Amino acid sequence: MNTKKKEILRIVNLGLKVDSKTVLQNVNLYIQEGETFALFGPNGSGKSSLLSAIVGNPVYKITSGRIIFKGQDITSMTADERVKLGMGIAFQTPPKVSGVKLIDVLRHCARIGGRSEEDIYRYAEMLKMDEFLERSINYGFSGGEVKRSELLQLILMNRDFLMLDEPDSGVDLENIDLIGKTIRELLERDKKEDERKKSGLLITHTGKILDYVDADYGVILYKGRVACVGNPYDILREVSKNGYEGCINKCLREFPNLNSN
Ligand SMILES: Nc1ncnc2c1ncn2[C@@H]1O[C@H](COP(=O)(O)OP(=O)(O)OP(=O)(O)O)[C@@H](O)[C@H]1O
Repeated sequence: MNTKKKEILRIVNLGLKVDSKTVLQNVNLYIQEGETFALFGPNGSGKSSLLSAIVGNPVYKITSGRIIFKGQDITSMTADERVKLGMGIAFQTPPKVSGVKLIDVLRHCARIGGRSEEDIYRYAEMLKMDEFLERSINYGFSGGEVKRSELLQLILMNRDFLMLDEPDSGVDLENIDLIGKTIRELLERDKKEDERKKSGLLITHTGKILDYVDADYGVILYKGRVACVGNPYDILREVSKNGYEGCINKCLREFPNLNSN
């Protein structure tokens, strides 16, 4: 039996600028089919910028390196082309658009994902968003409602590489259960390891989402660089105890060649 996993995402020596500010330097990341990564790091360390670069937001200018997705160099591709290849993203703070109803955006997502009108209503009910369908997207939505709306769009898009930017922030205790279990299912975490086809990259500060989604690896971004890769639960514990620098120093003692390419 061939047990070799397929490569999903390979980021090689990525450098990134926004305006004239360098936000990422020499970032390397390798994700295989079925794997879920948790991305940690202090505020402003470049986590959301990395996700924006992967999905092809043109505001973020790639200054060096390459992004390979499912074996194809996507560094110069548009966001639409990348989504067609199979990636999807739930943003931390998506735009509010007056006059564009949530249902219209969901129909667009469902077309991308080959989902039916019936699916839209079924998943909207599941995520308790059925009463929001006729409202302008994100307009006056609470923090938790924005998260459920983003997740609903992601489900309907039916992609196989999912990026979620802080899906657990600002979510109350009841809704974190709903969101956590939904993401767990989306990333097929209940399937056997070698049967999982979905891969993920989740940004989290508190690690709350990791009570539901048993990520395979944790990565710390620090000052725009990958500073530590390891067990996500060990990283969380170490950061809580000794802060980011303490955790990174420990990681470097254990893996002194982490940043040599
Ligand atoms: N569109 C933008 N315009 C100007 N500066 C930006 C933009 N996006 C990101 N930055 C800057 O890039 C740096 C990294 O920001 P980013 O949002 O990626 O950090 P983060 O690690 O996701 O932070 P947080 O945990 O606070 O969400 C910050 O200094 C931020 O101010």
